[in-house]
Amino acid sequence: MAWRAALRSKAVIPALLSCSSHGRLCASPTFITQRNNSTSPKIKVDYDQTTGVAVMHMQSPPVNSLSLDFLTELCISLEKLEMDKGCRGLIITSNQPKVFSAGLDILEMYGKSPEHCGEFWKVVQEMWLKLYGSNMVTIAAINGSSPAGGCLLSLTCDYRIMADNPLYSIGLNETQLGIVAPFWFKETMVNTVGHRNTEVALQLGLLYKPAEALKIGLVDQLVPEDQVFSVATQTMTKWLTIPEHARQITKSMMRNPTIDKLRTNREADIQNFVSFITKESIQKSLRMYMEMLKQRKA
Ligand SMILES: CCC/C=C/C(=O)SCCNC(=O)CCNC(=O)[C@H](O)C(C)(C)COP(=O)([O-])OP(=O)([O-])OC[C@H]1O[C@@H](n2cnc3c(N)ncnc32)[C@H](O)[C@@H]1OP(=O)([O-])[O-]
Repeated sequence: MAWRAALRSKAVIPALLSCSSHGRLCASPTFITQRNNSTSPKIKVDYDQTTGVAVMHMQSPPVNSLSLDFLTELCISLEKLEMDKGCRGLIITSNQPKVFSAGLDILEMYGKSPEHCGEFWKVVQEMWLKLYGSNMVTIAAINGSSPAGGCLLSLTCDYRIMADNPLYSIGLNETQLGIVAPFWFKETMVNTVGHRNTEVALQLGLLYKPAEALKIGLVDQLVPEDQVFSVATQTMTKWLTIPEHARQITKSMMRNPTIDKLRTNREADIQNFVSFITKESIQKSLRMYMEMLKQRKA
């Protein structure tokens, strides 16, 4: 598994890690993860040991698309934070202007071998399993557009705060690309906004403006753009006052049925994805969608 291999390798900067007196892995207040083949990290993590809150800044230009490398870094960072029992909260936000995340990197699914698509899908699953099942309180500070996989990323969090900017949108728009969100994308959405809203949203591939997203419960709160991060920090403080163990068990109780379904069907889910995405007709849809993106830009 790519992310595990990276974790075992020297990809994580060891000098930035230290061990606590309890023998637990402990991250220094600020650390970054880096892959050997990447000059600039795609994710920057600031971890404040005094508050027990880490902030994950996505910084992969231009649009924080979730590539294999990006997701591998994300999983490594998450694993490190999760192993540090002092880290109780995680805020995820973007350092890119106007975009939280553009979702899965389409180039990882277009013109690639079945083996590559399978490896990519495995790390997409891993990201979701780690975030949706995290023991930490997780808050998405959504400071830009967040389509498809970007929306999924935010849906894995416990709470979503979005910039009240009508230029931004959020939603699972997969059908607009001619592709199908798998059952665990769908269930994450159902668990958040209910069956009927999901049925309509997924079939039509709807992207919601912030006000509409708030109305259906896709996000929990809208705030002026320059306050997204400060409100996320205040919200985190509130969530961290709840007794840890009770909150974690409650979270597991709510989410484990969905998580277990993927855990027990991971290989079949990968096979489904690979045979679907490598179909000629689906590849054609992806190509047309990418051309549309380029034309829109021109
Ligand atoms: C079963 C599978 C489930 C799938 C789940 C998914 O997530 S599927 C994913 C579904 N995702 C979507 O449908 C989102 C598609 N993206 C968007 O709608 C917009 O990019 C935006 C609103 C995120 C930002 O608007 P903006 O005006 O700020 O930026 P811009 O539009 O000018 O783009 C800048 C450059 O980035 C490129 N690029 C963009 N996205 C992707 C990507 N995902 N990947 C790769 N590349 C991407 C874009 O082509 C352009 O490249 P160029 O020409 O410079 O070489």
